[in-house]
Amino acid sequence: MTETAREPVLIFLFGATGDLARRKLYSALYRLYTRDQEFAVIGLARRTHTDETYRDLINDSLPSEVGQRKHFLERFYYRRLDITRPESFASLSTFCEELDARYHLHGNRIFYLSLAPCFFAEAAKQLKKSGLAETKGWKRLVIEKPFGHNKESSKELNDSLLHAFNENEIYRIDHYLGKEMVQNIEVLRFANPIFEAIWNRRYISNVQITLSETLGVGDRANYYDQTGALLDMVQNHIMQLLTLVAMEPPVRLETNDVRYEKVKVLKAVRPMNIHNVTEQIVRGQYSRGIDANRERLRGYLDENNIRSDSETETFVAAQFMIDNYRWQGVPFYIRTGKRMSEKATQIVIQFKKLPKNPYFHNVNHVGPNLLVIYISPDEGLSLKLNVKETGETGNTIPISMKFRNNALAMENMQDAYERLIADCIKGDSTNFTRWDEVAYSWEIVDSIVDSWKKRHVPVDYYEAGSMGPVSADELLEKNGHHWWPLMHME
Ligand SMILES: NC(=O)C1=CN([C@@H]2O[C@H](COP(=O)(O)OP(=O)(O)OC[C@H]3O[C@@H](n4cnc5c(N)ncnc54)[C@H](OP(=O)(O)O)[C@@H]3O)[C@@H](O)[C@H]2O)C=CC1
Ligand SMILES: O=C1O[C@H](COP(=O)(O)O)[C@@H](O)[C@H](O)[C@H]1O
Repeated sequence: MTETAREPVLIFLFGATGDLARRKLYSALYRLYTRDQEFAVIGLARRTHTDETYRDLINDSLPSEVGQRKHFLERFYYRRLDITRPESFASLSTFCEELDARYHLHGNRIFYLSLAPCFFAEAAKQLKKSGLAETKGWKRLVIEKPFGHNKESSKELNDSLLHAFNENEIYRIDHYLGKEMVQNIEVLRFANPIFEAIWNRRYISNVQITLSETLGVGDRANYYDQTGALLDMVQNHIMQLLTLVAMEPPVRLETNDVRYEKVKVLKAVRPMNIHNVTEQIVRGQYSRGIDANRERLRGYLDENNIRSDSETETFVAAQFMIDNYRWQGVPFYIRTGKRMSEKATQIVIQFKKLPKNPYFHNVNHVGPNLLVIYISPDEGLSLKLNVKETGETGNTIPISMKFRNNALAMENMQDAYERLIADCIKGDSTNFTRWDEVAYSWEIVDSIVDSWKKRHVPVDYYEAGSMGPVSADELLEKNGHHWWPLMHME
């Protein structure tokens, strides 16, 4: 990962009026602008906008405290474009050359596809056909998730992208890889000899990865009901977190060395089959419930635009096993869901217990050491240890050693999308997923989907505002484990 300069660039933002652009991308671009990144943006979508009304839309999506808006907004231009109408691409050539010259962008281009996945292949095809992907500078394609809906479709998509872009020009974005504490996992593991030595089956009992959300499907019902939690969160974000926790140290911190190690983990994840799928995976769907403020919450089937007989899972809990020397016998438990009691992303590494030691008076109080990686909303680490209670009780008490990332200078904090767009501008694709990572993680997920279909696995209901169905607890209890309650830095 060599640090290279961030050159000026023209960004073609497909899906400029969409939810992701408004909620995440404009504020990420604003922060890049405040860090002296030179760019201009052509926003593209079907609905009618002038440059002015488009800038109003961007302005409305920026947080209220943002200053210096005028000069920032002036870099944004809007053009109507319908992916299904190739002629709309042709008219962009002259305009982008004009912007190249006006802002001295050297022909560098990023094509950011913030579009429904059904348009990815066609967009890439039209970029090539129209000549927009031919440029005197560099070109990069940022492609949102989901990348296909199974291995076969993802391969077809990948093949079609490769007609217009080389693998090293394709940036498959997974915004979790841009999160500060996700990027910290490698450093924590490989820069600390104490962890390096014990990060294996001899000392680790189990790993628990939780990505819980309080939101329901919101206005993404059409997408979500066809997708479900397994494809929406497990195939990408959770598999990426699992690989970072489990991978071997890369030989160098070069892009392909890191990706190579991640692929090895994915290859070693034991696939599911009709025999183990019900033992190792739980699918859930939220029913009515109440939130933390005792407000009533709708069930999934009562949500707008959801089929009343939908069997789509809004929750998944699973036990993955990694068949390599380091991790043999260590369960990696994962869970993710909508409408859970709390929004949190955290990883708990539970270390093995000591053998019984009569030397301690109160041996029952000796809990396992836990390393907690807080990814969001808290950012930090805690290490739970056992110490002697002050005084003469002879008791052992748990304490927590903490590092809180949020406490560091806020002006240095970057958001995931900002960090990843900056990486893309620098040409650093380490924190984007390579094609073989995507393919292997689809293999794992395909094995689950196929087994669910063959066994007709129904959803287990959980109350909205809870931490998932009872079956998710039973999944761990079978192994003598339990989910650690979500922890907080306070
Ligand atoms: N929203 C989120 O939180 C996240 C989204 N993503 C991914 O980001 C991508 C975008 O998602 P999101 O913003 O939510 O989707 P939206 O449906 O909100 O936005 C889609 C955008 O595409 C445009 N569009 C639709 N049809 C066409 C067409 N035929 N030609 C050109 N433009 C078109 C729409 O504008 P118009 O109607 O004017 O054409 C709109 O700007 C998806 O791949 C999604 O999976 C990933 C992570 C999180
Ligand atoms: O990719 C997605 O992620 C979000 C959750 O992201 P986070 O950064 O807020 O944790 C999820 O809501 C969405 O369904 C999914 O598509």
